[in-house]
Amino acid sequence: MNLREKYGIPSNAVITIAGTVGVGKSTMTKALANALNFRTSFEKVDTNPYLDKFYDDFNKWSFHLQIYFLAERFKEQKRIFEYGGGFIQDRSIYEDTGIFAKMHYDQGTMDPVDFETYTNLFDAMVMTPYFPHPDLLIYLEGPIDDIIERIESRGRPMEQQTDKEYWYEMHRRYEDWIDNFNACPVLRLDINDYDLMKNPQTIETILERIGHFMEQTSHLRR
Ligand SMILES: Nc1ncnc2c1ncn2[C@@H]1O[C@H](COP(=O)(O)OP(=O)(O)O)[C@@H](O)[C@H]1O
Ligand SMILES: Nc1ncnc2c1ncn2[C@H]1C[C@H](O)[C@@H](COP(=O)(O)O)O1
Repeated sequence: MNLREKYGIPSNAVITIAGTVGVGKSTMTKALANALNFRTSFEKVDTNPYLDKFYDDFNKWSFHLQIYFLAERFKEQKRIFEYGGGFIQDRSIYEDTGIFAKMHYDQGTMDPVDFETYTNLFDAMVMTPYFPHPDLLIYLEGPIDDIIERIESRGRPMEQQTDKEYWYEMHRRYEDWIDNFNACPVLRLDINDYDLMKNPQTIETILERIGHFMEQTSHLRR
């Protein structure tokens, strides 16, 4: 029996990993996909044509970047649907609007008209009965100072050069956002309770929690 069967995780499950920049989403996505033999859907950072420019000048590039991310994530959503599930997704589409676009709008680095245009587009594409929500959102959380250390050591210059207050503000917003999130069931994992780098076999403890949680919430799914 494989690990997916052992922990009763459906072969067509779609699990999305959410959490602030640097918290460990990509690492978790790879580990879970590997353990479950699922496909992955990653955010492509290296080929994003706006990300560097955005970190250089938020005002100028906020709208372009959000439209780009929305298009990319929507294409990924279509791919996941076409395969019939069995995916681990690195970051949810909900964070684009609930965290990033809103934060830049509130801080004055996204024009109000652009924000409204973006929000209308997002709602028309995503907040409809036709949009398939994930079966589970795994929310990774932890102390912001530990997360900033991870951002520093990962070494993307655009992020290293960003004022730390940006990461503090984002972290605060994530805490409020997840407390009010209800588009699908949420399993919260504290990054101090597992260490996939030092101890890769802890993935099994996480699979056990996922299986148990999915069984308990099966009545809420599509
Ligand atoms: N358990 C861990 N302990 C220490 N470092 C970690 C751990 N998990 C991830 N990292 C490191 O933290 C950095 C950010 O992780 P990553 O998975 O890229 O985060 P995200 O996708 O959320 O931005 C990477 O350099 C990664 O190797
Ligand atoms: N919607 C977004 N708006 C602005 N910036 C974003 C958005 N989604 C992702 N990002 C940035 C944040 C990071 O610099 C990279 C990759 O995110 P990560 O959390 O490391 O996977 O893209």
